[in-house]
Amino acid sequence: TRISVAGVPGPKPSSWLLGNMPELFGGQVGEAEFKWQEIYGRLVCAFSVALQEDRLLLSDPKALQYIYQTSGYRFHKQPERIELTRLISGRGILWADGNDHKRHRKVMLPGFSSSEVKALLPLFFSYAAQLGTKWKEMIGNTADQSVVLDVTGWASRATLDAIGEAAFDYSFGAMENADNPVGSAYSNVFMDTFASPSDGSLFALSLLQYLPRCVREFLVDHVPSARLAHIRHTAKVTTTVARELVASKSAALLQGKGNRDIMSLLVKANASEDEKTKLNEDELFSQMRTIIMAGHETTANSFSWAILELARQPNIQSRLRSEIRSMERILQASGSYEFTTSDIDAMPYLTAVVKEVLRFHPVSFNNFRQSATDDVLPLSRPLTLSSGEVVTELPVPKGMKVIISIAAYNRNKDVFGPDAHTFNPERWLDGSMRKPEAPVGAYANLLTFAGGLRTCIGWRFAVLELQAFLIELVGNFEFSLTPEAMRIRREACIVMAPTVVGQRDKGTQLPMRVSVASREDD
Ligand code: HEM
Repeated sequence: TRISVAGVPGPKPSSWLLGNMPELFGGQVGEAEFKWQEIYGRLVCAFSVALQEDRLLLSDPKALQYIYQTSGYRFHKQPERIELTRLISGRGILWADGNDHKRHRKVMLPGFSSSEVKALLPLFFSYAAQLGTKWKEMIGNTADQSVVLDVTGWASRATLDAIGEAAFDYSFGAMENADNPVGSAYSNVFMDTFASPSDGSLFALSLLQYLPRCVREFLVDHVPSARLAHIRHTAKVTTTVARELVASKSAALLQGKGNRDIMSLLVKANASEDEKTKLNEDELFSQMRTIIMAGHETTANSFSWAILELARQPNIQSRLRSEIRSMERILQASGSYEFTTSDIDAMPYLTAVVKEVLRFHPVSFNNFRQSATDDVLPLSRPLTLSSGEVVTELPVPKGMKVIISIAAYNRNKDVFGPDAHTFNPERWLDGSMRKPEAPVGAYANLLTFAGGLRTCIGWRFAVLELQAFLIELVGNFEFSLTPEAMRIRREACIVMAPTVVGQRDKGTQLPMRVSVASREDD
């Protein structure tokens, strides 16, 4: 039987077999969502998928607050999508639902508290500085004292090493060796697996929901598939590294008392006798894989989008650099050379740029959920159904699948203003923004880190790492566009990554011209 929300406005299916899926999943991030929401209603619309089944596309703050927070776990993750999550990071926190999810979260939360994350600031600066040293060497070897380099590739190596040391006190060696096993296993894995899905793979993914879980798992793990080969290899490599790390460190960590670093928390949970906080061995390795993946691809891509926007608007880049340098001078005058989190909090323009990057380019751009029971979604704005009836609540049947568009939520003109589709850090400083009626997000009223019970556990980590990388690298380098960087696509491959139009075979890349920023004006 088809599950339907007949009457909710939305685009006509473009194909009987695939509905609107090719348009939604084949374009750049946000392309279809922004268009549909402009035409059919900015916050809620319906579209169709395989075999004409309805889906809701949501960015309504009240509905999302209900789904993420008020409903508890009544809007769980979709079964076919959960298989992809299992493939990426195993049966860890991103995969688990209900009480299992509570248990995973309880184990990990202490490692991501404000004080734990603040203590990582020197580590973030040290990896950003290592990146800067490499870039200076490359620039020094050129005749015109500038170099074109792939910002995403370099950022990914630096953030991989940073998460290795921060979470596991372990060096993946990515900065020194581009061919290190974990970095190589991750390189372009999301592009190879998820970018530009063929009609066949979209259809196959939709059919997975009709199969029993054991059959779904078997197919995802074993069906011959060129698309899945890379991600299966990545799973093997990262599980092996996780296993080796646990074998070499757990005895010492178990003896350490009171440690709140992530590796100690996980190892202790594995040894725990308490069912409410125990992780079995498979969950332990999955959790480590989740942290490695979520902890580096996301921030590396966010940093890349920041650099692209700063190169597109050199006035914003110069203003940010001026703020960084004047804070450096204040620190030097007081005899200090290291930024603290209070110094960073006292940098309004940096904060505005970071918020705007996270708003405009949310690297995790949509979430997939499904109602476990018949339910009613509250709405922020009245919705006119095709019958002409106007509703302020939307009944949804059991099993209704929704796509939460994080990208569209962050472009809500009611909240961010009429220029929500423009990159403009000024909006965070001039007091022009309104609060959403029902705040959902953990940071700056953005949905970038999702919300409610499943808010990104690493959001403080991500924001601070991004700030440190921008201070160190924008403070010291000037970034300008190359001809390729003028043709960047927001590639939709689970994590939104930059690719160059016409060079998709090269995978994710952000080729930028980089030179040492002059200090003459200081
Ligand atoms: C800009 C960077 C980041 C963005 C945009 C981001 C975004 C998100 C989003 C949207 C979710 C919800 C996913 C879902 O429910 O399906 C999530 C969950 C998660 N993130 Fe992040 N993330 C970022 C950085 C990080 C970092 C640095 C870490 C760890 C060091 C991390 C660890 C996690 C974990 C463990 C979860 C699962 C939380 C749960 O299900 O309870 N993330 N993230």
